[in-house]
Amino acid sequence: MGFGALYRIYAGFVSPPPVKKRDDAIRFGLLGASSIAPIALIAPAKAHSEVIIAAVAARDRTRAEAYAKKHNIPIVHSTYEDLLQDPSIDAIYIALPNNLHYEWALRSLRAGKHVLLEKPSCSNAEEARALFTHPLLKAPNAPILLEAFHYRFHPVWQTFLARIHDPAMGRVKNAFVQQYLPKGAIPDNDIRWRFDLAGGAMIDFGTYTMSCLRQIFRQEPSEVLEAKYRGLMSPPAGLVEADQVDQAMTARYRTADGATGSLVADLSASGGWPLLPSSWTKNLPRLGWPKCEVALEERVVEDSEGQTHTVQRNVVIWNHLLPSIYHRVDVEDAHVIRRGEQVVKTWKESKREKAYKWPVGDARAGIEQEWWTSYLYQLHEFVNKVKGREGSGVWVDGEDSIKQMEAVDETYRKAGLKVRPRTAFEL
Ligand SMILES: NC(=O)C1=CN([C@@H]2O[C@H](COP(=O)(O)OP(=O)(O)OC[C@H]3O[C@@H](n4cnc5c(N)ncnc54)[C@H](OP(=O)(O)O)[C@@H]3O)[C@@H](O)[C@H]2O)C=CC1
Ligand SMILES: O=C1OC[C@@H](O)[C@H](O)[C@H]1O
Repeated sequence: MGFGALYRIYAGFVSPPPVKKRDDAIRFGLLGASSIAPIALIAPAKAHSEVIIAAVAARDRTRAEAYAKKHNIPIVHSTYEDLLQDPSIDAIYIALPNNLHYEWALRSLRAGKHVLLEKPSCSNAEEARALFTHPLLKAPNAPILLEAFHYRFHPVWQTFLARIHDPAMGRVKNAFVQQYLPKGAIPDNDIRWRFDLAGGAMIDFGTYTMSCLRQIFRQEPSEVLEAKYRGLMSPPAGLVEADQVDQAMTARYRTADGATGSLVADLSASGGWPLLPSSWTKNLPRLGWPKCEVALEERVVEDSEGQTHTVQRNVVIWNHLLPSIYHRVDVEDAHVIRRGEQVVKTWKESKREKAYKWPVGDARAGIEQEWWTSYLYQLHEFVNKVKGREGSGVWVDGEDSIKQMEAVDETYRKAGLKVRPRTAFEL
């Protein structure tokens, strides 16, 4: 990793250059003193002239006060509901355990606040349907609700999609998405290991892999061909339905038009070290970039005078999850010229692409910088939507979020695990 990456980490995550705030900036309140908010919203907000992190509420006021002091948040509320009733707050960031997303998103919308809702949007598809089709979202001047699939907003993800959905190329034939967190990264008492909090690898980390596959396919997987999970090795005593919690999930899918795809999402990965025997490394934490690999169908590009020219494209994106640190898109086009059945000539064209910003001349290019994190790109689009501006066109709509949860639920069913339970809250 070079100096460029170090600078992008520093400017994007550690100390974004502060900007002067506008008078009409959107004032955010945070529900919960969560671990992810500093990365996903507090740091990006520093660099956005139209966002102010104005308030936080935690279950324990002392904890909220300490968090507010650390992150320079001016207002502290003693309860989540108090924060929602604060008229000075325009938008709510929900980074609560997954089982609370549905309830607090609805409560926030009822209070007239815009909502940036962490992924997964809900515990299951039933909740997602009830949330994203709720009358509160259909009223005139309804608040904005966004499931925070931040990686989709980064230019490199859009570049990757453009390479695989290139009209000059064949359709998607096969895709593979992998994401590993090294063993030991998630503590034993984490919300991700709690079935009652809608935890588990598939609904947490796996929701990204599923979202990637769905965008690669540009359609829903019509069938889960196989889903296998690895359960918790030694669940801490007292965990409710610990046998329903997946530490890792691998699954295979097929679409209606015959494309296939698979995913691996592992929250506690070990082994798999290159060059060393697996017996040496099987208990060591596994490191590895998140990546998506896509193979397109071979396509005839020219057919004349008894000769056919075909091209078959493979594309890999490295590190779709935290692309501002480092990423790469590898595109390889394999060309073949045939006369009848006979191969006359073959060659390959390869390129490696980066897209920390929108390309020069692209209508989406503007004030963005190379160090912008996917979270900052996402925040810009959220603000654009709230302010009624066109923006980059990247968005995650409610129908998408519902379909996403349906695919997660189906994967759990196929694996023989319970769909995460619906909460009792109604509105
Ligand atoms: N976009 C991204 O990159 C990431 C998204 N996430 C998502 O964000 C959400 C929060 O994750 P993360 O920040 O890692 O989690 P944390 O455990 O750090 O934060 C969760 C917050 O939820 C509150 N909470 C309310 N009820 C409970 C409860 N019963 N048990 C535990 N906490 C409770 C706590 O707030 P209080 O302060 O009030 O006690 C806590 O601060 C998850 O939905 C996760 O999927 C997580 C990591 C990365
Ligand atoms: O980005 C992420 O990385 C780690 C996961 O457990 C987390 O929930 C996810 O959002």
